[in-house]
Amino acid sequence: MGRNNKRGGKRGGGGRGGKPRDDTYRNDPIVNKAEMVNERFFNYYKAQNIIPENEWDDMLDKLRTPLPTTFRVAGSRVTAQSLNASIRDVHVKNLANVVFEDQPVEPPVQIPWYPDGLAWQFNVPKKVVRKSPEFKEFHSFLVFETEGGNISRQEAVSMLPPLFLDVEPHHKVIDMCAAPGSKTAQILEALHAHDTRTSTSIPSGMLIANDNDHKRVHLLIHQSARLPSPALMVTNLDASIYPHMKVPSPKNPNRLRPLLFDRILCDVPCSGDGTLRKNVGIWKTWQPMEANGLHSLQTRILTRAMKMLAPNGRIVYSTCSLNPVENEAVVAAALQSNPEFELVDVAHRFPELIRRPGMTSWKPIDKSLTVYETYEQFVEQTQEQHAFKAKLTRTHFPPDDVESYNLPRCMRIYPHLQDTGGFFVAVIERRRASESNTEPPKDLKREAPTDGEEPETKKPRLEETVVKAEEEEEAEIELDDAIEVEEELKAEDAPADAEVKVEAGPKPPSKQQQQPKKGDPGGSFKENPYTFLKPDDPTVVTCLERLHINSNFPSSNFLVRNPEGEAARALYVANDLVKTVVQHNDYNRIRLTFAGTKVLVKHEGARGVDAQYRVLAEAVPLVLPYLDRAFVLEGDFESLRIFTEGLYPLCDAFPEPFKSTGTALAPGGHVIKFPQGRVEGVVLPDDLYLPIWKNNTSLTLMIDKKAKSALSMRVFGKDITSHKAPPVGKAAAAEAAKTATVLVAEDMEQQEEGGDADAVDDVEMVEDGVEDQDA
Ligand SMILES: C[S@@+](CC[C@H](N)C(=O)[O-])C[C@H]1O[C@@H](n2cnc3c(N)ncnc32)[C@H](O)[C@@H]1O
Repeated sequence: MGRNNKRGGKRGGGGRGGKPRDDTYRNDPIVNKAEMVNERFFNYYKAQNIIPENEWDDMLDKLRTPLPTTFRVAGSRVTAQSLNASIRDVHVKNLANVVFEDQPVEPPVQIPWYPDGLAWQFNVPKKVVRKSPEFKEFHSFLVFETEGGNISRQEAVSMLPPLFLDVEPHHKVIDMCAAPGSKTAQILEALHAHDTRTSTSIPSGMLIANDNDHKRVHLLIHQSARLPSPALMVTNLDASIYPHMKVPSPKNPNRLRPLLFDRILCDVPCSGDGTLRKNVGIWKTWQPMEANGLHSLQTRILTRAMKMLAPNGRIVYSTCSLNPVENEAVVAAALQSNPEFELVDVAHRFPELIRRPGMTSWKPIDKSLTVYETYEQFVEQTQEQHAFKAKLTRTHFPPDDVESYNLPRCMRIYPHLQDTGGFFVAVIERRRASESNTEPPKDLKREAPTDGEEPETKKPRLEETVVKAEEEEEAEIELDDAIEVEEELKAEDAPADAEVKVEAGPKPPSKQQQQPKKGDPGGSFKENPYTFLKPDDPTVVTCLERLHINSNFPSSNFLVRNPEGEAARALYVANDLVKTVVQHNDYNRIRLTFAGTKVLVKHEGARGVDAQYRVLAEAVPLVLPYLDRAFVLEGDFESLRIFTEGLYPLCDAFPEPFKSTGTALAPGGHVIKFPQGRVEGVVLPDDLYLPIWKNNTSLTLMIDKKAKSALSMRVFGKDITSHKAPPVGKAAAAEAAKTATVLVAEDMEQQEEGGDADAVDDVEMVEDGVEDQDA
């Protein structure tokens, strides 16, 4: 269970947040189709009337059938539409006439409700795609493009919460239960939803991805490296008591105020019975106490999110559970204690998405499988049986004033509606001033304490501000914040004036603080400090100059992660907001696991201090708008082929004019452009920018071998990469081998950053892990 195993979902049998589970139906060691029965499950959901009686068999049929394979093209990439076109023109065509087990197979189709046709469904189970020769090429495509960050293999319903979140590049977003990170990736894409060829590649907003499971946080960090973002921070905290991050007040930068979020995703740990189609173990283990036990944690996470929401902000609450105790009951409980919030009617959004309204009546059951109509009945009947062991509280039941919460505005997705998993989504916002006819909540009614920015008498009282216009909402929130800050600091026993003093920067954790405390989210917390380099730091100056990165690049946002705080192996970049947050919060309270993104890396063995760093392949789109284009090399199809085939081809191996360009090139890191085009069956749908390294006599494409294979598949239609060195002279071979070693070392380093070597060693396993854990 969530609270016990720190993962938030049950393990082995089902639940989200646990280890990947076996999802195979063929030769399944745990469950075969005939065993997909569970009387407790049937009786419980029949008693809830979750669907009309005449749909029950359809739903069960679907629940007993493997999920189709689904994936989406990463939306913010310049390549998204061209990759989508290549799926349509190449893969759909290739799969049009495939016969599998004597049956013709329908090729992949676009998921109708997903924007711009960027999500796909292939009605063949993932395991079959992986193992059957008929689908080998398509499977390789999926694996390589996933590794390259161009597609995300994600279950269809799991794509929904970020869509309803409506993230824009300037938003401050927090994903409260984020690991392993498929929705985090979608949110990041939305933050970066601009064309990096023509505008800045750095969004002004930010995303904090949080999870209380240390290991899963590291898996998330690894996954998010596929979409490197200077707007990303990762924390490892309990979402139900998430501390307020502090930022300088816009009115007075010498004072701190809590960071409020425009968008909050609560994709909470849940019992996960909506994932029965892939987590077949749930058939054996399902029992109602799973959901009953998670209800309180889920409610606390949602309630905490409400405290952190900015005016006009939006929360999306989601689970992959069918159980109203984890869904409508949680939403109703949170709305009841926070009446300034309401459910938003999103019925008009994504009209092709078939959904059912949220429920307004349900009947919880306890361990004895007794169905209770009301809380009072439960208390009465269980008084003599140690009721508290049964763990049902009043909020497990529909509230008396259930009609006032608009619960039908919640969305229920059932497997048989459009061949998906089961899912629940609710969109919550603050009531608009004009609609607000409720009493302000108790805590807002209190006199607001002085925050030092203006005299108490001048401050609007909160009751009054509820009905005022938008600019006044800002004031309301500041008062609200002041209350929160005060409460937090009191709780921390801080001196009364501590809240308003801007700290010089984050304090590194003391040894004692690094020790895990009782109740900590797990794992030890031994992160290196985050140190921003000065823009005139000699390494920064040399790098920018040598790599021809112009002065618009935020050179004061370079960040290093080592105890000495010096430029070493890697330079990270954060955007202004992330920098501000990092600098004004302190590691004693906040387990900050990652911030910004790695952009420049030191090329070990490089000659001369002025040629030591190069742009990391993944960071090229980020740096591109700031590169002096006069220094971007231009390649052609033939040179791309030579780069792709060989490990470190000699300059002489390239045809002219690239041969001369390469030979004349100064040793060190460079960026090369391969212009879009089509030659003799070779297709480059978009301009391609890649980093290369020049040794004395050879050139190397600085991308890892999986990315190189993906590139090869995409451009040349097959994997033409070779890992063998060409026959060259001794000295050149030794020199070039150094570069190859660097690439291998970097592959390994990236894996270490992921913190989960097993997961990274096997691409398939990582993906499968993500899919399995995700709804
Ligand atoms: C359903 S999964 C999240 C899936 C994720 N949003 C995605 O799309 O990849 C729920 C997550 O909640 C985390 N979790 C459980 N209890 C938590 C808590 N108290 N605070 C923060 N995260 C928690 C689990 O570790 C798990 O990773």
